[in-house]
Amino acid sequence: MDQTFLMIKPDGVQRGLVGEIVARFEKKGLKLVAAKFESLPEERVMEHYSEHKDKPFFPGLKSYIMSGPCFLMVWEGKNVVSITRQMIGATNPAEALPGTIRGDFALEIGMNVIHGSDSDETAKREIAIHFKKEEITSYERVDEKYLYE
Ligand SMILES: Nc1ncnc2c1ncn2[C@@H]1O[C@@H]2COP(=O)(O)O[C@H]2[C@H]1O
Repeated sequence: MDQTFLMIKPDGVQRGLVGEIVARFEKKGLKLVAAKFESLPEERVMEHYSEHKDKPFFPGLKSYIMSGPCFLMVWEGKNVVSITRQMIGATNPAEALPGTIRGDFALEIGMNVIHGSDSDETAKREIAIHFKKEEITSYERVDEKYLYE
């Protein structure tokens, strides 16, 4: 089954949004298969955001991500990457539609509450950066027979 990496950033944690955000994905029918609450070490932030390391906003992004604990998750479900990206909304909250997480809970690009992998390939890479294989569970949700045809 498809998997993705989602991370509630320090602003989402500090603003008490973890439960609300997790509830949205759970109610959609997606399955939480790993989760941990963690202050990210610098080397992991560098690895995760390596494609942005030369961008002008990188120093600000790095200090924001390291400013407090994050809530890291692996979610599973059919088409989970595209579904969660739609539910999260545009990277810039000013462009995110109402009903999306960033559209409902954020104002500025530098404080956009949550990260979600943008492709299956990125998801595999990001899951491997943040989780050991044994931290990811495998189980059936009882409602799966009413979620999948
Ligand atoms: N122009 C920008 N200014 C500040 N932060 C940015 C900018 N563009 C992207 N980002 C941040 O870089 C992150 C890269 O992926 P995320 O989905 O985690 O969310 C993005 C934003 O938090």
